[in-house]
Amino acid sequence: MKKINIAVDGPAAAGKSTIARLVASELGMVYVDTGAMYRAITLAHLAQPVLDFETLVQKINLKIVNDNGQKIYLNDEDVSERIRENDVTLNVSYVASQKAVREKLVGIQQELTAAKGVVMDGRDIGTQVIPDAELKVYMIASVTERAERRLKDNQQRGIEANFEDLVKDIERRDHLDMTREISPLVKANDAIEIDTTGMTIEAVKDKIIALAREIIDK
Ligand SMILES: Nc1ncnc2c1ncn2[C@@H]1O[C@H](COP(=O)(O)OP(=O)(O)O)[C@@H](O)[C@H]1O
Ligand SMILES: Nc1ccn([C@@H]2O[C@H](COP(=O)(O)OP(=O)(O)O)[C@@H](O)[C@H]2O)c(=O)n1
Repeated sequence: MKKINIAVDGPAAAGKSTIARLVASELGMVYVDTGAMYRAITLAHLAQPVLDFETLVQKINLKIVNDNGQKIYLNDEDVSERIRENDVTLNVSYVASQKAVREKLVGIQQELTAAKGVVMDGRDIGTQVIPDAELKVYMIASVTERAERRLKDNQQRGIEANFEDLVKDIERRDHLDMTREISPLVKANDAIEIDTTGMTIEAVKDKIIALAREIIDK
């Protein structure tokens, strides 16, 4: 069986992590959520805002444990839940636009994908991190559907949220991510776009599994 990498990119709350985790589990691959890494560095920045980003990324210790899902540790503390809170979400696109931050994380992500067998989701995976990925998916959905999905997510996590603020945050973050200077969010030329608006999780997962199997079984 051929060993492949799958890159999943797209705007905020399109369902990338949910689908990438399920696809990895079904295909016996490793799942990596790169957004969590940018969120963890944002948390470190909020704790020490005076540090320049180059110093900050040298000082911190980031550990990712992948085991059907992902846990992320910042200086040995499990921050997997903490990084979903609003203060991190509000600042993450700014932190992710910093050169020192991107260089550090893209390096880690390329090490993780070097041996293949990884489903990785983010914003620049198909364009920068694994441009030679065997399968690239660009996942989108309407802003209102994405805000509704994130509202449910946040309610389940006990994070305060309302629909209007979520629409605004998603639009603001998408704009920042798509217009930043370094590695902006853009669909790779060879990515397959899937509009998940109105689709069930199962249907999106099955579609990607079918695309992956075509490549694996070739
Ligand atoms: N068709 C669908 N595809 C993906 N996620 C969906 C779908 N329908 C509902 N959801 C829900 O939407 C949310 C998407 O969040 P997430 O996977 O974190 O998105 P992203 O990683 O793109 O930010 C999850 O709570 C998921 O259960
Ligand atoms: N590969 C990546 C992944 C995330 N990011 C940044 O990290 C932020 C959070 O990513 P995420 O995947 O957790 O975002 P959600 O859509 O899940 O809220 C994004 O808005 C981007 O600013 C990035 O720049 N590059």
